[in-house]
Amino acid sequence: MAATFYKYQGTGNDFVIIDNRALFFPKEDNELVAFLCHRRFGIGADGLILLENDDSFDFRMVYYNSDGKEGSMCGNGGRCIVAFAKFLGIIDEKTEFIAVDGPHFATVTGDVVSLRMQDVTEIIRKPNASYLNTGSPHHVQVISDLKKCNVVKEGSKIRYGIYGEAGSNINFVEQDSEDTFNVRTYERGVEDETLSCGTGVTAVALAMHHLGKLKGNYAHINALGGPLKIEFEHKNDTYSEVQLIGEAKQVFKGEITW
Ligand SMILES: N[C@@H](CCC[C@H](N)C(=O)O)C(=O)O
Repeated sequence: MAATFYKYQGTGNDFVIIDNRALFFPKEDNELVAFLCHRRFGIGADGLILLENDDSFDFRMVYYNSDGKEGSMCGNGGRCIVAFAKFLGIIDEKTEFIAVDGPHFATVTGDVVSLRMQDVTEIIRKPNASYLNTGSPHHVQVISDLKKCNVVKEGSKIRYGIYGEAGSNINFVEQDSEDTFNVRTYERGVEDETLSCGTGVTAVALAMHHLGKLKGNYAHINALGGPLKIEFEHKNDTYSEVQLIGEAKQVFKGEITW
């Protein structure tokens, strides 16, 4: 079988994206997905995304982590598939699509995609950390020397030690200024540090607001792969109108056989 694929990246979180509107892709084949994402034997990516038709929305996003298993919501992947839908001519500047965690509204301006994330109604305080779900589960831990942090070692210890097999994504954060935070993330399903995690930086912004470290209703986040901005509203213990904003770019197109 041969398929055309596209490679996209959003602040260095990279994805193989396939137009599966003709439903040709063998979706249950987790080994194939892991092979396509493999950085030595395959194309190489943090995840694989299928774009499919949907009766009620502009399109459907189906997301797999690089381990080959279907994942929970991917914020950077969501921004990338919106850019891909625009490239295919399915959408113009605005879209509403459906993903595993429900509908998402998004806008595209040049290379910048602004993606509306799910409302967050619960943030759990843990010793030295917060836990919340922004479409994917996230542990947010404030630390003082982010550069020196061994994210893979410490992240996997928390991911398996506290959250067990179901796991969580683990974010380490250091405040840079009043509204700016530096973030590094250990991603579940990749089981490694990635250059950026969209649902993760969203979780960081909301957790920092919840802890009183962020006073306003927006945050600039420096991920290893580049800058992102999070905007939100906060009323009656609910975070709503949450926007994840940043660049999403097509890197190349190719054909792969298996
Ligand atoms: N890179 C993603 C997060 C993807 C989901 C995650 N790895 C999981 O299934 O737990 C993002 O940008 O949000």
